[in-house]
Amino acid sequence: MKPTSFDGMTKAPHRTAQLTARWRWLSFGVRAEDTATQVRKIVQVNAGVWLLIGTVLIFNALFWLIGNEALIQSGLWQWPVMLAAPTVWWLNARRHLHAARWLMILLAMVDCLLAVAGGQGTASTVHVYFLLFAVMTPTLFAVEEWPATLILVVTNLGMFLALQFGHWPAHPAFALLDAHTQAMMIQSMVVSCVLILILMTMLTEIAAADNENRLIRLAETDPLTGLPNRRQFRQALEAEGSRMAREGGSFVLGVFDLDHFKRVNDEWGHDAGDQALVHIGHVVQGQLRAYDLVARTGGEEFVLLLPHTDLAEARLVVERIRQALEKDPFTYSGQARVITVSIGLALVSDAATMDQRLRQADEAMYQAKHEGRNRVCCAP
Ligand SMILES: Nc1nc2c(ncn2[C@@H]2O[C@H](COP(=O)(O)OP(=O)(O)OP(=O)(O)O)[C@@H](O)[C@H]2O)c(=O)[nH]1
Repeated sequence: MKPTSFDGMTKAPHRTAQLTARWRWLSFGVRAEDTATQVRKIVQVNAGVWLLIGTVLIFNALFWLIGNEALIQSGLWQWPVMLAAPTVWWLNARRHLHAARWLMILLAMVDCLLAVAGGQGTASTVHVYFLLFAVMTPTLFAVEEWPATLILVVTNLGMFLALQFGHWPAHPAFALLDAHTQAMMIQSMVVSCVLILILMTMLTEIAAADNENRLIRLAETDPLTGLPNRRQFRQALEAEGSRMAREGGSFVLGVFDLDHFKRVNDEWGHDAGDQALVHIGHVVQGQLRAYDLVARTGGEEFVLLLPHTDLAEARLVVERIRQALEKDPFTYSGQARVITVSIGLALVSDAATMDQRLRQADEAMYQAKHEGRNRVCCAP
């Protein structure tokens, strides 16, 4: 079996930067301090504007192709709303999020009414869009904004029912359309509503998955170094243990601790100490194979998980780490200082003894400290 790769799980990219990269055209107004739900709703409202503009443009093109006066007129009546729609982006960008949501829905409703009044009447069933708006409203507003949701859902349902049962006559030119084109118009209204609903649902799902991944990353990452934390290390250890129980072989656990780290803090300050920890994490990670794991489990204590490895191979890996640290001094405010580490290793060949071997790797690390630091010791 291919070893698990931990690559890519060790960085904690800034959330807004991540979002902006993915939703460049949908993230107007998103800020780093927003909650996951807020971000999703802002993105949805921004996407709603794109859909409104896109739908009006596509239908206008279709109406001109068909060349019917009633349809062309109803399409033209929608232009002012389409041109006003970017105001929603502007409101979001100015952080008037509540107003932006309201405007988005109201513009969509006015747009639909204009399509009805501008020539289609209820003959094309364009008023089915009011059902779509009723369904979408609860996803745009936060739970605590339920009065707005209630008002808009009831209004949109009411509009649909009123038009469905009240009937609004179409422009006389609509009757000139042959039966086939009239049927196509009705179908295209329903299909476009369903497509928009699918797109909005997918967007919601993608945003929810992004949020979930971000929360998992936060829960499993050390905020200072961006390395996996104790929780992720435990999960990887359990996974490696059960793999070994199934397939045999062995793996190696390592524990390492910075030498005389207190001096860095005392002489250069705590901030320098923090930067030193980041530096060490970076250098160590640069020496590991894709499927090895380094985690920060305590203040200045790190652990290594080296899958599919025996002690001889592990010694080579950690010796490489030790030498890399010697060659790459930590620099702070123009001063350089070599920071070394003491490393303890323990071979695990029986999954049942994993925790005991981890303790023994820790003891081996203390032995390395007692023997003079900047060295590797192996548990018997
Ligand atoms: N800057 C910073 N310092 C930390 C952090 N966690 C632990 N420390 C410091 O790490 C130092 C550990 O000191 P000691 O336990 O005496 O160990 P040491 O000086 O590294 O000496 P040996 O381990 O015996 O080589 C203390 O000064 C802690 O304040 C952290 O997150 N940031």
